[in-house]
Amino acid sequence: MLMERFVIEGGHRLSGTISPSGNKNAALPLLAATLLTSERVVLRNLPDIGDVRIKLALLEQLGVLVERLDAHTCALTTAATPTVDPDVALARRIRTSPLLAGPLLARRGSVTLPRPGGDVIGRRRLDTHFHALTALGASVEVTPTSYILSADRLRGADIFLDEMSVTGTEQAVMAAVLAEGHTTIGNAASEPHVQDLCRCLNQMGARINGIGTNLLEIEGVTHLSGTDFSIGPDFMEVGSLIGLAVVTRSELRISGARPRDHRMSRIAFGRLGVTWRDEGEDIVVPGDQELIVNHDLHGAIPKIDSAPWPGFNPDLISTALVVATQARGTVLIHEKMFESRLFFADRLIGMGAKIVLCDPHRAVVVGPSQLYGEPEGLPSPDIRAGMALLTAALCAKGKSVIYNIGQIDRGYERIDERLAALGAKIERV
Ligand SMILES: CC(=O)N[C@H]1[C@@H](OP(=O)(O)OP(=O)(O)OC[C@H]2O[C@@H](n3ccc(=O)[nH]c3=O)[C@H](O)[C@@H]2O)O[C@H](CO)[C@@H](O)[C@@H]1O
Ligand SMILES: C=C(OP(=O)(O)O)C(=O)O
Repeated sequence: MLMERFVIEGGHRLSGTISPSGNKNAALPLLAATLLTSERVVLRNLPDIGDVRIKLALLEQLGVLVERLDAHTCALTTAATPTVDPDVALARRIRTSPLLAGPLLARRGSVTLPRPGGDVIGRRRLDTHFHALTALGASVEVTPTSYILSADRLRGADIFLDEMSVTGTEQAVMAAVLAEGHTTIGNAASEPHVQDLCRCLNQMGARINGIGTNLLEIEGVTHLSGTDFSIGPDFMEVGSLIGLAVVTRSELRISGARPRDHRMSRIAFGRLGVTWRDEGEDIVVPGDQELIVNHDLHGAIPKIDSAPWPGFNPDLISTALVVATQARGTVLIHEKMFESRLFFADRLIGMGAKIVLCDPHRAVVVGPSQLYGEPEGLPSPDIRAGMALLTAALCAKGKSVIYNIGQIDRGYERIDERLAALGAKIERV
């Protein structure tokens, strides 16, 4: 079967208004959280993307009644306790399948899960998840291909995570809300998606304090109810769109972008001379920005580096790398968290960018460079690098082909149609 590709004619400006989808990384744990109650949970603003479809299929296979109320709203009811384990083939396709562990342990006391999939962007440890579950009373057997978990009952505990893992924190929270007694989660991640999960759980009757901080206090309850929850905008998509606007010199309004989520992105992109203005809940990126790298004091080379929230999100590093190719000056891009995320720099170098990939974590970019299209084809290695290559292709002179676009579709909803509506020359073939 011939896989779909994007064919892009670069060098055209875009204009208009675009709304970000709901946050993928909130939707995926929230779908798992619906297993924590036998009542009906309505999730709104669900992005209609590959990963969400796989997660919904996994839930249906577990016996969850999934009602699709509209393209972005689902009602989920897990009336009876699931009797089967998650399907291995489906669970292997996404990063967040291990998040079924906490809820299934709470609900049925045991679960076996395969090693998950997700982006291949470096080693993706799950140790934090299992340290937390063990602290709450679960026993975990790790085999070369699976995790076998069981717990007679979960008991609250004082947990200090070994790193601020996003999904590790979500796992600990979902296991703790129904555990007996009090749980403290120190060194917790606090990204907007972690906050959304906690807020939704509180709407369901959980008692989580410290949302948005690195110290979560949870008082276990015996029962969670149904609820109706709307997922927040995807700040990673908003960051990608900001990058896309500036490198195509386009004025774009990103509506409902929730500017308060972009304070660190403003600092990081600001080092490349990027600006935007906030208008209520919208972000307006002006056209024709002159991108000049802002030196550190004494003319030192500035850096853009990733860190757990509220640091600069690693999912935006790929976009920052492309934007840096268009800014006058020298900058260091330092992806501190994942070790394979910068390898797509080779493709940008092939398109004309001046980048020295110093090691798997660091790239020095000297800009600006005229980028040229790559008609022979650019493979999309992961969600964000795929979107970054698409961004580079829209900025470049001439035609580019991007293949393996299932990666992009995993995280960005109908991105071709939505960008074409803004004037981008992009076709799915
Ligand atoms: C489904 C989902 O939500 N996926 C996101 C989630 O993945 P995920 O939850 O898998 O990522 P983690 O937060 O566990 O860790 C990401 C990487 O950063 C490293 N690390 C993490 C914390 C820390 O304090 N120091 C450190 O170096 C880890 O070792 C790992 O290599 O969070 C990542 C980090 O924001 C994002 O890129 C992913 O898009
Ligand atoms: C790494 C990402 O996704 P996942 O964790 O689902 O692989 C991402 O969203 O950039």
